[in-house]
Amino acid sequence: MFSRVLKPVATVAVQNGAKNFSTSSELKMKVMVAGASGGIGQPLSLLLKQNPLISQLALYDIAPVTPGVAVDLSHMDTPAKVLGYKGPEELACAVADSHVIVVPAGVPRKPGMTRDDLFNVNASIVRDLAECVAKNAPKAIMCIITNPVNSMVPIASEVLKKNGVYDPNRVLGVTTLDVVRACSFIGTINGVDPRCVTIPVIGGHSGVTIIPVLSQANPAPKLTDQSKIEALTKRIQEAGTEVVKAKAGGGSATLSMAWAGARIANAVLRGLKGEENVVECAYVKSDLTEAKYFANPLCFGKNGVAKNLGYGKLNAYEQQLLKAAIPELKKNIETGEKFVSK
Ligand SMILES: NC(=O)c1ccc[n+]([C@@H]2O[C@H](COP(=O)([O-])OP(=O)(O)OC[C@H]3O[C@@H](n4cnc5c(N)ncnc54)[C@H](O)[C@@H]3O)[C@@H](O)[C@H]2O)c1
Ligand SMILES: O=C(O)C[C@H](O)C(=O)O
Repeated sequence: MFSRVLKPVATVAVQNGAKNFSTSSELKMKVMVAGASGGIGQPLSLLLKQNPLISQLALYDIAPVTPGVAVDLSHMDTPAKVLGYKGPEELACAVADSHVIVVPAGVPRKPGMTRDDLFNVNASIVRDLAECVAKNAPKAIMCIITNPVNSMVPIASEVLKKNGVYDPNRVLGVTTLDVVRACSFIGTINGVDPRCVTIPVIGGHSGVTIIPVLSQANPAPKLTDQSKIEALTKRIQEAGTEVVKAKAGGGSATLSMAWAGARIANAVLRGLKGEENVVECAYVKSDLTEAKYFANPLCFGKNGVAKNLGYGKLNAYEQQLLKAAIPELKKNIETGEKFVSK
């Protein structure tokens, strides 16, 4: 059910309404990475440069090394054309005509910090990027990696709303790493290739808001008792902190996040291209629960999210997890919305 990175390219042409989109039989897609010189940005760009669906890769960052990162990647013998853009004066050109904008711009955690501790620095970064997207690529699909994701998606959404260009099907919070981790851990437990594992991870992207729906995992994890299910759930919820601790002050997950970012970008691109039944989890505007934004499986299409697939049946333990997640999600969402309205 879940899509994988670098699945064969569909050849259906699409016209999705943004200016300067190709009308030829082969849609040429531009992907922009905001924060391209960072710990996530560089390996993510390396993976995207290998994606045959991408004809142009725009690398944007405030870091001086950015033009160099672009030159370096441009020497790879794959078709995507790579261009580097450095600093706010070049942001509009980087953004213009993008089909997909992936955002890992912002500061990561250090040991002892929560994702919410990043809010003060990262909120204005995401707000300013969304402002530029609203003006220069209003039809682009934004995939927001920057933490805290639960609050950053409402910020970008409110900015797009203020500019009169908000489409809830085009703003995603990237929760793919939670799915990737769940598949990896279940693969190890069951002694199977993790690429064969599917599982929805729903809710949001921090602590108790991360809800791996283990009862819907395929194959089911080979765990004998409830305490082991609960321990696996905790491990998935706290996997980001596991990496932050292991890196001991050197940042948070970057390589696995780049892998996960390339996977969600590929799903979005395949949908834009006209491929059907492309499913991934992401955090989007939602009316499934009391929280205004919620992550669960989505089907991607020519205009971003084509269908919200809901979260199916939860067992009693998972319902308890959902109950604990909702107040935290609501609080995170309100924090994001207030930041834009003040
Ligand atoms: N959603 C997830 O699952 C997930 C996973 C891992 C990390 N993250 C988050 O991703 C973010 C980036 O993490 P990282 O490890 O790559 O950090 P990093 O510090 O290595 O890289 C961040 C990059 O953003 C750039 N940047 C800062 N301000 C910018 C701006 N205004 N415009 C453009 N670029 C800007 C920096 O110059 C830097 O190159 C963090 O907020 C982190 O918490 C999210
Ligand atoms: O844990 C973090 O701060 C980074 C990211 O959200 C993760 O889950 O790895």
